[in-house]
Amino acid sequence: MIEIKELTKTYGRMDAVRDVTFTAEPGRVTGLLGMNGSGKSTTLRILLGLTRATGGSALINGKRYRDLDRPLTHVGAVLEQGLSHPGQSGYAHLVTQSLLGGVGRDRVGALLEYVGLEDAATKRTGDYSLGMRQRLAVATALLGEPNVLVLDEPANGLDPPGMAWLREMLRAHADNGGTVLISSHLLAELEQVVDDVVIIGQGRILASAPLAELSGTARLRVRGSDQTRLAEAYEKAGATVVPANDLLIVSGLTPEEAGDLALAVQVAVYELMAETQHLEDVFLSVAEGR
Ligand SMILES: Nc1ncnc2c1ncn2[C@@H]1O[C@H](COP(=O)(O)OP(=O)(O)OP(=O)(O)O)[C@@H](O)[C@H]1O
Repeated sequence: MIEIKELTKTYGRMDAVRDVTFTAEPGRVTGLLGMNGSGKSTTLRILLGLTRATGGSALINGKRYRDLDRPLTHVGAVLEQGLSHPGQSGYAHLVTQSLLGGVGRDRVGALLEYVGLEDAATKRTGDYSLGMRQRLAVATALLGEPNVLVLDEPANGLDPPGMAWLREMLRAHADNGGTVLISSHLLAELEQVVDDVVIIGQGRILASAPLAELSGTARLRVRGSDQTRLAEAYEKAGATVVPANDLLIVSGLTPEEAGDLALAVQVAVYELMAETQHLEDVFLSVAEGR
């Protein structure tokens, strides 16, 4: 569980983040979205004890990072810059990190396999591609079997199979009861994995809600055998109906309600489409609306 409360960080007279409050719950993947310079990295760096807050709190499993006993067993982090020594092999890097973190090195082999680096285990990390470095960073984050994962732009440099692998890994972690907080500007990618969305702009929270709630079913497009009868039935049920060519644009009904009402007035439905908003649209409308 991650709890960020009234977090503020000022640099001189500039607010990098101001009164940021949100939680990332166990069993869910929470996406932190924001444009460049909106305060995502600052929030994550404070959470991970790398930057000191000016005010407020950022807690992992109820504690500040620096108060955690063996932090690697609570939280694993993937930050923007990889932190491996270029002359070290992936295997040596993971062994070093497990020793530094006070966690057993017995998982190193299995983790290299899990992230798909078993064939590159003895290769210098300096010769790794960006995607391989990201995979190594994920393996490092998982060393202490933490229940909380924090990832800052982890999809950078990953190819499509790498992205799919990352999504599956994050989903599995959350489905096993873990907490995942991931920042990204790759909205289409994020949309496929997040349950909850936190949108940050100029250091302030602009929106925070489950993805399903934010993207909601905005409108339905319906075509039936008798549009007039259908429109009357929908309006009687409290919906707003606007005819557009051979379609009815309907707001205020679920697809199930629209189908059931059509059945009740004996109108055959030829087309019924729910228009959901993509995360990108949600993000733009929230970011521009303030
Ligand atoms: N050490 C620092 N000194 C001064 N200003 C800083 C420092 N770190 C961050 N900032 C400023 O704080 C604001 C938020 O930066 P932050 O890196 O958190 O944004 P971000 O959302 O992570 O951006 P990006 O997507 O580009 O990584 C920016 O205006 C940035 O210039």
